[in-house]
Amino acid sequence: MTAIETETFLEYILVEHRWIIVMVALLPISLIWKIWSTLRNYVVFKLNSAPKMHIKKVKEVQSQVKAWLAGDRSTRLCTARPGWQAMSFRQGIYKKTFTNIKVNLVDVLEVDMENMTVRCEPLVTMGQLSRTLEPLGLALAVVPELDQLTVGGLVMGTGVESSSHIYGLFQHFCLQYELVLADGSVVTCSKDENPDLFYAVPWSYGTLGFLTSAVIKVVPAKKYIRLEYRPYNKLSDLAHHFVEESVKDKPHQFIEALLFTKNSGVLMTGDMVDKIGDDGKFNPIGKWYAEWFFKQVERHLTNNRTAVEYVPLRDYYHRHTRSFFWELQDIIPFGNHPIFRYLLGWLMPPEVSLLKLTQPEAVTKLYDKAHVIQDMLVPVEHLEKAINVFHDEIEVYPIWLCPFRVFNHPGQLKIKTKADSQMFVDIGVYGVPKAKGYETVTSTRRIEAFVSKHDGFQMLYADTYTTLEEFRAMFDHTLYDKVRDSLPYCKDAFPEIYGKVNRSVRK
Ligand SMILES: Cc1cc2nc3c(=O)[nH]c(=O)nc-3n(C[C@H](O)[C@H](O)[C@H](O)COP(=O)(O)OP(=O)(O)OC[C@H]3O[C@@H](n4cnc5c(N)ncnc54)[C@H](O)[C@@H]3O)c2cc1C
Ligand SMILES: NC(=O)C1=CN([C@@H]2O[C@H](COP(=O)(O)OP(=O)(O)OC[C@H]3O[C@@H](n4cnc5c(N)ncnc54)[C@H](OP(=O)(O)O)[C@@H]3O)[C@@H](O)[C@H]2O)C=CC1
Ligand SMILES: CC(C)=CCC[C@@H](C)[C@H]1CC[C@H]2C3=C(CC[C@]12C)[C@@]1(C)CC[C@H](O)C[C@@H]1CC3
Repeated sequence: MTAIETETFLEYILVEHRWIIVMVALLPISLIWKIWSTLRNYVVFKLNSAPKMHIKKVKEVQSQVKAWLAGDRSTRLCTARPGWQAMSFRQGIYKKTFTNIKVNLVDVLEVDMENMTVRCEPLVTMGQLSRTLEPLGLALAVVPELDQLTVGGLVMGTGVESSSHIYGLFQHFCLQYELVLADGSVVTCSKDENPDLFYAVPWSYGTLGFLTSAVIKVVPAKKYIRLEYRPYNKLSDLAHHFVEESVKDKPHQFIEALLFTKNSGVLMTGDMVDKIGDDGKFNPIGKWYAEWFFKQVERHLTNNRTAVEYVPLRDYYHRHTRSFFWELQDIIPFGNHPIFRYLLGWLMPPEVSLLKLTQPEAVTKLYDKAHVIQDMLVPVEHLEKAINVFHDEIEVYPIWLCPFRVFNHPGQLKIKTKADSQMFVDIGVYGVPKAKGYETVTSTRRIEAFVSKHDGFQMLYADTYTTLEEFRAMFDHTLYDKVRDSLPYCKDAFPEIYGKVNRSVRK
């Protein structure tokens, strides 16, 4: 075999049989990583050192910013969290050229049972938080999937899940932020204190300052979710019931839908309950041997009748984590096979960060060419039209549908109504496009134009192909620009949002 033939062969194995690397190396390393981080969190809590250490850790962030301030300020600032650890497919190229500020704040600081809030440092993950809150009978108002999403990333970006039709996006139930600004000062902001900064932080992608803690609203939690599955075989029927359920006066606590073809899908509505009723069976969907959730949902479509199940609370919150929605089937095609699940299911899923770290160039190229990872947010009345456009342009199934409320707050998400909120739907498209004529840039740009024209938004963890002008038309920069103008050194320290999320600064 020549060197070229060996390289081609290796590339073929890495692309077509990535599961070999994942099983032999990534799953065992992921397990070690999980054990280490669980032990570390446990020790920190037992020593009760986290709250006391917070002020010292914030001072360390301040002193790094002040050191930059005292220098020639020829570079800009970003967090030192490596791109491969972040929960998006891409990595920021700017991490290599900007001054990296270490914001290693990983702890849950305080659970305030009286005011129903939790104060967290930015690297606290959703998995860690739901584990901490559950024994107290509490939960975040919205728990964004996946487990490894961080408070910092969700505050600076956004978070959405199946209770967002009631509570809104992650920013809507955050009550206070503590930030280190570009002049090295520490400020707190809330709707009453520094409100401009408070409303400009969400969707700012770390371009106003470094988040060091956030106070987040929690809600009472019960042990189970009573989950009702309703299959539909006509898009207009599904869309009609989806909208009806989302906007009604007393909605179910959780709503989502999965579309399996353009005309068929399952609408799921859920409510917290303390006891398992006799109208459905108990289904611990988070157990290592359980079938992947989206596959279970698909069965309700095949059965074609309404069904009820009782699901443990945390299993529900993290229902799409074990299969990364349906993305893991491309990496481990037999991952949902009963033999695999019973023997090795407990090792799943591999860490997203390790998958990113070990991703071969050939896989990146393949994903660039023929893989979509996008969440488009459109006013819910355009749902049916949007699905038709997505079908024509991309044709990827399943599609995730999640209703959410955007409150009429100042900031980057401006809604076109005088009412105090507007209902949107997140259309999540993850997979290999089957539409004829699909071409990554032109097809995505057409979808982006559709979303913008219909007063929608694009989630920025995904690839955006908009120009700066188009981006500024999608997101209202009025308050954001005002805040950047008013904060000392802010424009020297941080680029605009577009400067951190556009396709050319990510690889
Ligand atoms: C700051 C804080 C204050 C709390 N106050 C109370 C209280 O007043 N009364 C009460 O009854 N319970 C309180 N709890 C929750 C209670 O301690 C939980 O039952 C606890 O997390 C379970 O501990 P465990 O020994 O079973 O560990 P595990 O069950 O292994 O821990 C649960 C998980 O919680 C996370 N976790 C726990 N502590 C921390 C931490 N300090 N930093 C980061 N992650 C962490 C970790 O991810 C860990 O894996 C509090 C928890 C925290 C974090
Ligand atoms: N269910 C959901 O809602 C899902 C949401 N997502 C998206 O994933 C992203 C979150 O992923 P995650 O890995 O947690 O975050 P990332 O590390 O991807 O961070 C996202 C952005 O927030 C900035 N940021 C993070 N922490 C801080 C901080 N302490 N101070 C200042 N800026 C900060 C980062 O800045 P920098 O570049 O300087 O590091 C980056 O620009 C969000 O964009 C979210 O919308 C993804 C999947 C599901
Ligand atoms: C619910 C919302 C709003 C978004 C869900 C997005 C996820 C489906 C993606 C977020 C990060 C993505 C990554 C991958 C698949 C899709 C996501 C989980 C990979 C695992 C795909 C394979 C690559 O080699 C690594 C990717 C890491 C990020």
